[in-house]
Amino acid sequence: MKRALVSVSDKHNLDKLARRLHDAGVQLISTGGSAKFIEAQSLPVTPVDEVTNFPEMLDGRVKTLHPAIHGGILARRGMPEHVAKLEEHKIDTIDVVVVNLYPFRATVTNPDKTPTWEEAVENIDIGGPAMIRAAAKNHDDVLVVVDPADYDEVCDAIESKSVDANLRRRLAWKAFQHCAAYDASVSEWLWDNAGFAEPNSLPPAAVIPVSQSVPLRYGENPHQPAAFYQDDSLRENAGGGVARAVQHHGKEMSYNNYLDADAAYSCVSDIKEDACVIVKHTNPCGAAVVGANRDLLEAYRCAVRADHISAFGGIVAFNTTVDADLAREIREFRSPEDGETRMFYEIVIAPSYTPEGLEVLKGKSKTLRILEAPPRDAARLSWRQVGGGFLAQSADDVTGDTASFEKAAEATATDEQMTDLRLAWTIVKHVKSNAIAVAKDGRLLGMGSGQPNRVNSVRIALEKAGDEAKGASLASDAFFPFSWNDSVEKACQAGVSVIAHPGGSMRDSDAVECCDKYGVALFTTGVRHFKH
Ligand SMILES: NC(=O)c1ncn([C@@H]2O[C@H](COP(=O)(O)O)[C@@H](O)[C@H]2O)c1NC=O
Repeated sequence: MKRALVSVSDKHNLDKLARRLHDAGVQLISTGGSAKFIEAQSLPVTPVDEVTNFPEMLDGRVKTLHPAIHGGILARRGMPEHVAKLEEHKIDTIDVVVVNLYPFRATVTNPDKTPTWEEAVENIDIGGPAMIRAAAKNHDDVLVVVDPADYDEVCDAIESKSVDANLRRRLAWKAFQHCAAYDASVSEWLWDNAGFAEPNSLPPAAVIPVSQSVPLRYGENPHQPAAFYQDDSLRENAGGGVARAVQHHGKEMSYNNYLDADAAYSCVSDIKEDACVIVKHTNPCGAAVVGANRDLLEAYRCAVRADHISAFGGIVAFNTTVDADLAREIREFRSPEDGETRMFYEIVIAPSYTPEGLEVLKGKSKTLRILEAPPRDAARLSWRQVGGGFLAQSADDVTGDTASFEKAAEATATDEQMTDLRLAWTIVKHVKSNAIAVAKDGRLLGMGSGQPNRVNSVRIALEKAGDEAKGASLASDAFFPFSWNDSVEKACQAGVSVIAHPGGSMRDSDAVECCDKYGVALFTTGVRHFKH
């Protein structure tokens, strides 16, 4: 290892790297800012323009784009013709390339300053990727280092003269990954900002950079290897949710924990009032909001009581701060089943905890995962994998508070019943289809999820609601294909006072007539909430 070219925007740990390379007898060549930094460590460094015999120009757009650099990187040392060509043009080989790129992503996602178009464009690195790609291609002869986290390992290998093919190829892989993620950000930014694409239109092609942030013990089942990958696209930068959660306590997160925590947090984030939602296997089985006669402690209790059997082992989510009183309640609350067994949960997730609240909650059990997550941003593109491809759609951003409810039958609903209907509508959006949610007094009474026929979902939801269904509001994620002696009539017979569905069935009029017969208020939203 004779010569190293160092050109880095992120100067983190550059002092240590430069010193170790120098001490190992490696000559340092460097671009403007990096050279200055190395010089300031009192280390010898050759400016790149002395190698190229050409000044850096065009405001840094051309610094290293020169045959003296790229020839030195790309020449194959084992090929006599390549070696002869270098000699003919008096070019020296470059054996180590240490480059990281202009901070394009940080520039365009800076929350404090939106860059001008020119500022963003000037942060698109050209010379850096060219060198990274050249060095990565010629990895048999050149070490390419793009991540300061690799400096120590690379220096160790150089010092002990143990640079092997494995290290070279691993670094080359990382280098191309680095460039690919970088280009993905640039193209995403152009699509969103260049003005040629319709707002919210779907791009005809996409590259989504992801990085493994958590290795998981296994996937849905123990025989499936798995990992959690964080979405590094620009749109996700401020997206919040479980990927950005801090885990304060408890056992490591599992694959299913991520799915369930995301489901619970998405649902509770959609509720306007302070609320608690409990999820089991991605479906909300309990929910309640804070109201005139109910504080957050009571909302939590109501959410458990909605279906305490399902809540046991579930995920408890809040859209507001968990304080010490609430934490104590979560820690001590006994199962309504026997009044003795303390409720057990996999996860508690909330946007914040008071310091005391966090300490109290930690005392619940060693295993309880306590997550603090920034609120979930619903206005995203969602992707889903199917065999051979991905389905993309804009996220379902309609909730009970934004949907409009058109009166479709004679009976009217009270303000309270309409509030409950809105809550049921928000919750039903998060329940697997066919989905039915029944709510009263600001709490979920029962839900039916994932049944291949709607009437069974209605039956299950009403069964859970029991006698309390009387006067309740019921939401259906999609229209009722049948009403008489079917979903609508069963709801009416159970005493439900208000029903909402999207409408659009051939037999919508049956639903109206049925509700009129029982004096039940019926509303259509024109919006459907299938969740498959
Ligand atoms: N134009 C070039 O020839 C060129 N060569 C290297 N760079 C970049 O310049 C940056 C380092 O600059 P400096 O050493 O001046 O701080 C690195 O991020 C590197 O990727 C270049 N800049 C951008 O394209």
